[in-house]
Amino acid sequence: MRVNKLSLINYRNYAKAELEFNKQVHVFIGDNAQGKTNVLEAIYVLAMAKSHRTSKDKELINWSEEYAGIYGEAQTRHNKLTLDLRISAKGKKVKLNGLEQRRLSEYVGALNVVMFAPEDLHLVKGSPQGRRRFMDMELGQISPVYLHHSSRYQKILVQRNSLLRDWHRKPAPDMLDILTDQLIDTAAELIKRRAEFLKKLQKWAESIHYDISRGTEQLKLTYLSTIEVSEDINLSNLKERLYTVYQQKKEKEQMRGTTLFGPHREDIGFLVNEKDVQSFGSQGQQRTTALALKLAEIELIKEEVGEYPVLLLDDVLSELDDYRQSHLLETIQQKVQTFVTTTGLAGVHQDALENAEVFEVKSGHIQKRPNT
Ligand SMILES: Nc1ncnc2c1ncn2[C@@H]1O[C@H](COP(=O)(O)OP(=O)(O)OP(=O)(O)O)[C@@H](O)[C@H]1O
Repeated sequence: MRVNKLSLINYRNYAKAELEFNKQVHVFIGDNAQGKTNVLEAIYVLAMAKSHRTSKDKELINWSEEYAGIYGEAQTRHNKLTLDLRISAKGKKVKLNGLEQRRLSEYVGALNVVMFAPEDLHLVKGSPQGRRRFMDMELGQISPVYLHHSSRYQKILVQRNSLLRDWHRKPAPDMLDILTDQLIDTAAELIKRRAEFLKKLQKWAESIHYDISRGTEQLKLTYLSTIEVSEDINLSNLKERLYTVYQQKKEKEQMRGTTLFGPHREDIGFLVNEKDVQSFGSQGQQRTTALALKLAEIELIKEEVGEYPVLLLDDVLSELDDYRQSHLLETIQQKVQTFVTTTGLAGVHQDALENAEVFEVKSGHIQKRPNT
């Protein structure tokens, strides 16, 4: 997959930008706060209809304007795609090949991207919320069904939480039973898909981590669920187990006034050589794990959709040592269209720049560097 053209209107600090991409690697270079991440974010938003760094779409609109637009032309192995996204105070509108899509689940997934940003280096040690977001975003782009269940789960959760919040004043046991049943149905779908996703990701991540650690470390990913998720993941077993949990913990939830169990509280566990990396891993091991996860994600998307996604590397190259950079570059060589941001070329592996197109970014203006 590749992005051939990108146009921005009123996007963050860009009044207008029109870019064409002709190479495999594109480097955006500039000082801090000039708009480098904003371009990568725009490509991410174009693909995912969501930013990787804010949940408030309004922030993407230039401060002095009423709306923002991102337009892109992409090429998959079968088709040419046009993607068009507009954000205003009224919300978001998306068009795929000129046709407006009423559901985001029909839009997301047409263009696949993987973003690797500095905050991903904290994926292992950071909050469980970050790891749930990682699963949700990645699964969302390879499975429209997951996206559907995920938004349904959120809606039911909001209703259930509001019921529990008012429990002392206004208990409603029948309504709670109805919402619990609905929650269980979608929760089981999410748990099943997340556990399967991690199993597949594990296959890639384990061998990549093994290579990066020069054969000394074995990485294992586990889905830390509210309930036991056995080897063969069966939907009706999951529902039964969830039912038991909600029955047993009913009073606790009523007392606390919120939903205490379910996919919104679950997590990923990382073991290296059987030891928990979150608690015992060195910073280097956590970096290797984060890199292995991202590279595994690229391979998993290839396996699921049949071609490599577009890779967005936001200021991470200089965060990785030479050996880890080489590993990353080996993976992307010739096969993954890559967009990189950096404040300077020092610390960036020479191989990354070979055959790369370099763009200079200054105060919301982008200029292609001649002879690249
Ligand atoms: N909605 C917005 N409207 C106008 N300008 C914005 C908006 N949001 C962010 N900016 C501006 O965008 C700039 C930040 O851009 P960006 O995050 O892309 O920086 P960067 O070039 O990647 O820098 P760094 O190397 O520090 O990460 C800042 O000057 C900020 O004021």
